[in-house]
Amino acid sequence: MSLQTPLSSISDSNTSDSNISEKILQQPWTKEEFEANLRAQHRRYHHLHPFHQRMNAGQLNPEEVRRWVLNRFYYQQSIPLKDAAILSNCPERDIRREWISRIIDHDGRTGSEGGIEAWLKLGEAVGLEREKMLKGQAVLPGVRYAVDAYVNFCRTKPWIEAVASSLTELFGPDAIRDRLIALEKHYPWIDKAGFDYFRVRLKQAPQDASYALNLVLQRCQTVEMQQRAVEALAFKCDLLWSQLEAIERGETRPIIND
Ligand SMILES: O=C(O)c1cc(C(=O)O)c2c(n1)C(=O)C(=O)c1cc(C(=O)O)[nH]c1-2
Repeated sequence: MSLQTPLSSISDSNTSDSNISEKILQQPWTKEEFEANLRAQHRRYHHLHPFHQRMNAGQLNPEEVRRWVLNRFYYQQSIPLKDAAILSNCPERDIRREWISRIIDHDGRTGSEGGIEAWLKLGEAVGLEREKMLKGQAVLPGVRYAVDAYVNFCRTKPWIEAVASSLTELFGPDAIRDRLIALEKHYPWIDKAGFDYFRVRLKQAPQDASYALNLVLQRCQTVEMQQRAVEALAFKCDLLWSQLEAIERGETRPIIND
């Protein structure tokens, strides 16, 4: 099924009578069509990026693996910030009660240290220093811009659109499963204890994705809202893609000794 009229053609249109009646007449997608349009964004997902494909084929050298882990840490650290932004924009207590668990999944609690700590362990397993990751000075500008755009999106857009942007997690588990197999097979120099992050994510992501999908399907009742949800997901796919573009290219800035 193809996507119906893109949102831009509605919002950019002038206000002639025919355009207005066209807008009024446009029926919302059925739940099934809406879900199919969301899931169709899989074709933009970052599992198709050449850098991930080379990773899965065992073709990355240790420096490239370290560059990926160090830069992706900036994404990992930013996830609780964007989830806190969603919480702060959502006036519904029931939803906040569910959503808050995402922050705890990443930030952890005493005795259950969470995803950020697990990613730091992955960093140590590939030979990165914890302090260097936490300082974040080596994060590439393209990665910083892409990830900050996600946090900013979730701060400034209606909360349901921010929820829709999290739906890349529908596609995440398959990609993470393939990556885990590839890392264990092709990168024997990495201590396997470092891969715990991915194992935990394989349990959390399907639950997160299912909750967010049902919410988006239920709350986006007009065609405009449905289209904005699909656009939010496309935006998120572009951000993940841009992140990998920057990581693949690597450091190109001049060396500044200050
Ligand atoms: O490794 C990946 O490919 C990958 C992708 C994504 C994603 O699709 O956004 C997430 C994660 N990992 C992840 O670990 C994670 O915690 C996560 C949270 C979110 C989100 O948008 O709320 N996406 C992702």
